[in-house]
Amino acid sequence: MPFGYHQGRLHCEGVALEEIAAAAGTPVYVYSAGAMRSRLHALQRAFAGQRAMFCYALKANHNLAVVRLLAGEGAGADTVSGGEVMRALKAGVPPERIVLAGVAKADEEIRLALASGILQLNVESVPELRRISAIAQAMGTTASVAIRVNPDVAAATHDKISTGRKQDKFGIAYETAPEIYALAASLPGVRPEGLHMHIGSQITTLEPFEKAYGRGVALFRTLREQGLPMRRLDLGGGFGVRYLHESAIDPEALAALVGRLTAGLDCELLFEPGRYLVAEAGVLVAAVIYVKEAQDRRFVILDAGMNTLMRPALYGARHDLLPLREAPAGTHLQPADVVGPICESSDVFGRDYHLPPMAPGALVAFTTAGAYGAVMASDYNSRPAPAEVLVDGGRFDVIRERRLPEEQFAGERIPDWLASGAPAG
Ligand SMILES: Cc1ncc(COP(=O)(O)O)c(C=O)c1O
Ligand SMILES: N[C@@H](CCCC[NH3+])C(=O)O
Repeated sequence: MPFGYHQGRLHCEGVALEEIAAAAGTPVYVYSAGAMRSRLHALQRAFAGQRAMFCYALKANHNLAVVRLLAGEGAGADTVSGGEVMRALKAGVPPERIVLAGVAKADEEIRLALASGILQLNVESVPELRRISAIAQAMGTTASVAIRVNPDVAAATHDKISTGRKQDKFGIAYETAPEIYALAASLPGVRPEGLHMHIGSQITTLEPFEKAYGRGVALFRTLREQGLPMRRLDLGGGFGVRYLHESAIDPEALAALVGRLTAGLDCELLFEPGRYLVAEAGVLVAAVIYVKEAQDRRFVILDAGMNTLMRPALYGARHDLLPLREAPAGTHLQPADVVGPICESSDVFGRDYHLPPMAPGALVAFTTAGAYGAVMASDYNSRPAPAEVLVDGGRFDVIRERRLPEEQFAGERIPDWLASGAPAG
């Protein structure tokens, strides 16, 4: 656990979060470098006997420092846009460790991927396959592609983060794969040598993986028998973490499962973990603005809201909440609804948190906020996105400045024809 109380104050790797909040302001995301490294190392250790590479899914947290940290420990990058390819490259991920997925790759994104020499494009549809073929041919190159296959497996997770069922928009139907691989083999400019699948996110049991991976391996063997040059099996990410009571996926158990399913297959394995590497390594620190006693409820109103951490409003997700000052033993905890400042009734982090008495200015931390937190923040209600801080063995650095309110106008323009007229009064 990278976060814990020491002398009554919540700390991260030896640094009091109060000190970070004073330096960076609130709301602020705080990440433990050690926790990110140890998650990656646990996966690398568990899969040491298999030819596996871990391509960190940038979408979980794309801060350049975070990507650099993981790349420095041997991670590759799973990207879903030209922007993410650029980030991965800028953070120092070697192109031969970058894969690009996404259902809507535009021509310039395909060109960027090919020009950068990335490892693999994960293809999501036949029209996209043809487009990649044409662009690669025009560029005089050959794209190494994996086709994303939808195994029609329910991932036992939130409906909105399931990606491998028939009704989901991702990949091609399992049954059509042999035909589409044959098409790929016949097209110039593409070399179909990988198979990709990803069934969803925050999956905390192995069963859905076992089902999907089993289908993937069977198809991989069929395609080889069909004569395709298959060499890479990309099994996606989705490894679940602890928010409240669940347990994170156990890397050893996962590795044992994969080892059993792929025995004798002789291929490279790719995984695309995002959340697993960074979620529990991060907290969101926020300040109490007001405590409001309403009819029959107590509202603790924070300076962070759904614009800062969107997961509760979007998925009904619940993050644990810790006061930065530990409540003395015997403190009477009271139920409170913890809400943000945004003018939306859904701007609620959760009802009935049991909290010690809180005064304006008190600081709190939402746990398991390192993934899909800062990346999904917006400046809705003209509340600028928060700062991010990385802590490593007793030192900390701001890795993303908080945008100041006066900086929010960047890129906006009042056209001359509007500016010249005086506002009607
Ligand atoms: C193709 C793909 N790979 C990897 C991920 C990362 O997922 P997670 O953060 O759950 O590991 C996602 C997101 O669900 C994804 O769509
Ligand atoms: N944004 C989601 C995860 C989406 C995974 C990407 N396909 C979350 O916060 O849980």
